[in-house]
Amino acid sequence: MKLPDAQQLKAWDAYTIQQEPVSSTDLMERAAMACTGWLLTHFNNREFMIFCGKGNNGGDGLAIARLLLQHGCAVKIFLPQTANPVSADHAVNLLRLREAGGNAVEISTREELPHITQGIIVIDALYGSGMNRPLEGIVADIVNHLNNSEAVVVSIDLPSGMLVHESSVGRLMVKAAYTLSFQVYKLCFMAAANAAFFGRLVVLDIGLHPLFLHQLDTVYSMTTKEKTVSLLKDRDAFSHKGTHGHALLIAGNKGKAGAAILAARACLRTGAGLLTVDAAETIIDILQTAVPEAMTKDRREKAFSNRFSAIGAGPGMGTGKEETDLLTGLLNDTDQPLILDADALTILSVHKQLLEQLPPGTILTPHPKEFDRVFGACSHEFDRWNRAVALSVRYPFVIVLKGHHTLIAWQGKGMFNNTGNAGMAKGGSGDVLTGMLTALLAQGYTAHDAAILGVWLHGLAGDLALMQQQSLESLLPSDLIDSIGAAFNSLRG
Ligand SMILES: NC(=O)C1=CN([C@@H]2O[C@H](COP(=O)(O)OP(=O)(O)OC[C@H]3O[C@@H](n4cnc5c(N)ncnc54)[C@H](OP(=O)(O)O)[C@@H]3O)[C@@H](O)[C@H]2O)[C@@H](O)CC1
Ligand SMILES: Nc1ncnc2c1ncn2[C@@H]1O[C@H](COP(=O)(O)OP(=O)(O)O)[C@@H](O)[C@H]1O
Ligand SMILES: [K+]
Repeated sequence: MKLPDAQQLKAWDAYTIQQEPVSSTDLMERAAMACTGWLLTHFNNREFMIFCGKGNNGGDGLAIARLLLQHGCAVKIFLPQTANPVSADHAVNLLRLREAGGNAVEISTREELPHITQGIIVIDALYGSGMNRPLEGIVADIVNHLNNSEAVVVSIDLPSGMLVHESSVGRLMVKAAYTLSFQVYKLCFMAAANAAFFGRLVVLDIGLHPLFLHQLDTVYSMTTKEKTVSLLKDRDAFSHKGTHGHALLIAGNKGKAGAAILAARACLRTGAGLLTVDAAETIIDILQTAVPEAMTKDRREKAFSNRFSAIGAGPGMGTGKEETDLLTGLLNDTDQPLILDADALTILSVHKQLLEQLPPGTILTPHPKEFDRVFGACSHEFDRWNRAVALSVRYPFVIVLKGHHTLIAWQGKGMFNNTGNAGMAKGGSGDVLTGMLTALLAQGYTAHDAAILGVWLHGLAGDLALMQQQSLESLLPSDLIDSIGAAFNSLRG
């Protein structure tokens, strides 16, 4: 699913109006009906206060106010007096509201701000995707007033003050409990820094023309289940272990045997035919006991063969001289599909010249701190995403920037993942991902396909483990591994 920016959203609106065809007022009515339906389902018999700006977001608010009144709800409507002009559809809906018996109160000073009692549902229809400068004056006063109240705030399309496609860090914006956004996800909803402001996100279908999105070129998109299913390969009934690749994991050191075990088990559960783990001598026995299906190689044996179909390096590997030499040697000698995670990324951050040696299609799986260590400090998430996408043009590798919505950057495009949950915020979840990605590469998936599919399956395994028996608190990375099978089955099912 593509993530359009503010201009593209406006163009989509115009395209729908022209191609469907539908009048802009009717399109606004559709949006308002979708919001009203949601509000009536979730907050029936409650009192509403609606704050409407002068643009089309305010127009939505006025239409919602009329529809709620027609359903017999108690609704108070407020119009902050600002210098910007009234949009045509705002004007139409103000008239319709008045004809329906609604009374909109103009407010221009702080003294006129209404008292917000507990239990009231506040609807924020001040600004949406047309917001183009910091909030000030009476609108800023309203937003502060709402944020200081205990009311449940529902924002229409976007929390007022939030930018669609840029960082809103440091800006004044509405703190919503719910955001009812139209048609598609937007980039701002991928940002952790915005999460406390948009609250629970609901995307409502308002029937914008699908062809526009189909033809649109966007830098950012979101992975869908359909996309992921289309990547999944069948497992040949006549296959044997050699058919599914021989994976090598360079993982585990003293005190970090667990990282190697998690990665190894995840790798095998994701379908690799054979697995060898290169580990520090001190943990070899532990590994052999914990993962009997895997073969091991003592790290002191320097020689590497080219028999591996894919190599994943980093989980609990260590960052000493031995590991640095090993990684440097590997990059000199191999052009096998490669994944670098954790300690391998730390080594990369110290020896940045190695970046130039990564074979095309290498997958890097940094979390934000690791990303900044390798590629320089970023001031906010949008900066980091844009940098990851720019780097994916400069270098032939795939960057898997981990987070709630993990970003997969490849050849100038960024795709956000949409599975996974906060139960996965626990040491070891990333090791599981590395094992899974290594297995997919070993089975012949391209780096980009492996990243999309692996990250989706990893998050889905987390979601399924939650549904089966775990909670956000109790979920363990090992539970992810136990649910990999269910995740594959759910994709195929
Ligand atoms: N497909 C769709 O997208 C659909 C969209 N729909 C709805 O339309 C909304 C977008 O409407 P919109 O373009 O009228 O923009 P909106 O956010 O209401 O306000 C912009 C106005 O405010 C002004 N202004 C801006 N910033 C300001 C500030 N800080 N402080 C003060 N003023 C400020 C700016 O004025 P100017 O820059 O000219 O001074 C402009 O007049 C969208 O979010 C959704 O709710 C649905 O109805 C149907 C389908
Ligand atoms: N709140 C969350 N929502 C979804 N996924 C998450 C969340 N927190 C962590 N994850 C996932 O868990 C993994 C954590 O990776 P990482 O930080 O490298 O952990 P570790 O190095 O301890 O194994 C990533 O794949 C990340 O996307
Ligand atoms: K809004």
